[in-house]
Amino acid sequence: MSQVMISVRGLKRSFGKLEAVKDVSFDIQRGQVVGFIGANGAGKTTTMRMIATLETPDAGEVHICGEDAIDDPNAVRSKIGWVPDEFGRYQNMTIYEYLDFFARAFDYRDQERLNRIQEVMDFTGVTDLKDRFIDKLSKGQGQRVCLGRALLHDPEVLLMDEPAAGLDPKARMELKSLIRILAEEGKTIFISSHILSELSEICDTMIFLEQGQVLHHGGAEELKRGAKEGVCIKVKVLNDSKVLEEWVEMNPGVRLLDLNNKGGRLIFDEGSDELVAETLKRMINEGLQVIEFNREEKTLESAFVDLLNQAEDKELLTP
Ligand SMILES: Nc1ncnc2c1ncn2[C@@H]1O[C@H](COP(=O)(O)OP(=O)(O)OP(=O)(O)O)[C@@H](O)[C@H]1O
Repeated sequence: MSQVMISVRGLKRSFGKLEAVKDVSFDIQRGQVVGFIGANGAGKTTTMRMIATLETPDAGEVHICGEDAIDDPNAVRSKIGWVPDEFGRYQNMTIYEYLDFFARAFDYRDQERLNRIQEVMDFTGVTDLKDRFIDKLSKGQGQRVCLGRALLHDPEVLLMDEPAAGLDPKARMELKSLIRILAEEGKTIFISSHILSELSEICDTMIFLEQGQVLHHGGAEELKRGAKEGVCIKVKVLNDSKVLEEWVEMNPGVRLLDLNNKGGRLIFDEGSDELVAETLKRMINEGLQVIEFNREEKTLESAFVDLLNQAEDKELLTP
């Protein structure tokens, strides 16, 4: 049975005149891995800090596993693991001492504490590093220790703010595989990033935030389908490419991008296969000497840019 683990309703937060989070609402079901995507300054960290009980909203509600984050933050804190983008790297403290400190704070005692620390060190792959000082760790090692700390009390919900930022490709792969294992265990994972491709393959669903507002909440494929520019066909012609430009001007519903002396990209506003086939056939029948057609998959990034443009056209985004 589905269960809402994170429920956010009408969340708002301003800093002076700046409305960092304008009116954000969404529900996240148990076991979902959710990508929280947005440009720098879109309001991701502010939203996540409100979910993590670190920031008080000006308006709105947050519930985690049914617990009210504003009325009962302690109940929420026991359900969440918070992985900030940068964690406090105390001096002269080893990884083991760091995890031991937090395990004691979570009231693990005696053998149970030793066992729990060992479990998270093994899981995050830092057992061999346990005597290293945490202020001397690399970005990736530090990130693993931070994840280990967040997992000590076995939270149901994991909130990770830009966990992949600054990691090399290998560390990123390792992080993704840890996230996958946690998701298979049934944890609900909410991860922010400003890099779309970083999250698309591990997330079940994505929430796009722009200027403190949710622009899209759904899967990657849904986003691509919903994008306005349905199909892009790269065309090379033998004629002078000016002929291609003139032909496009006479054909509504098709636009030309990236024109060069060999051709360009045809963008179909409505991208049904029938329309594409009919248009390409007409193009040849009307005298264009086509030497190559190449259908290009819409990338998630360009789908997102379309979404932004559509929102701006509809004036959904307020300045
Ligand atoms: N404590 C604060 N005081 C004043 N302004 C703040 C504060 N925290 C955030 N802001 C502003 O609120 C806006 C949203 O910031 P936030 O950190 O939530 O964005 P973000 O999407 O996480 O960005 P990034 O990807 O760069 O971390 C930004 O314009 C930021 O400068």
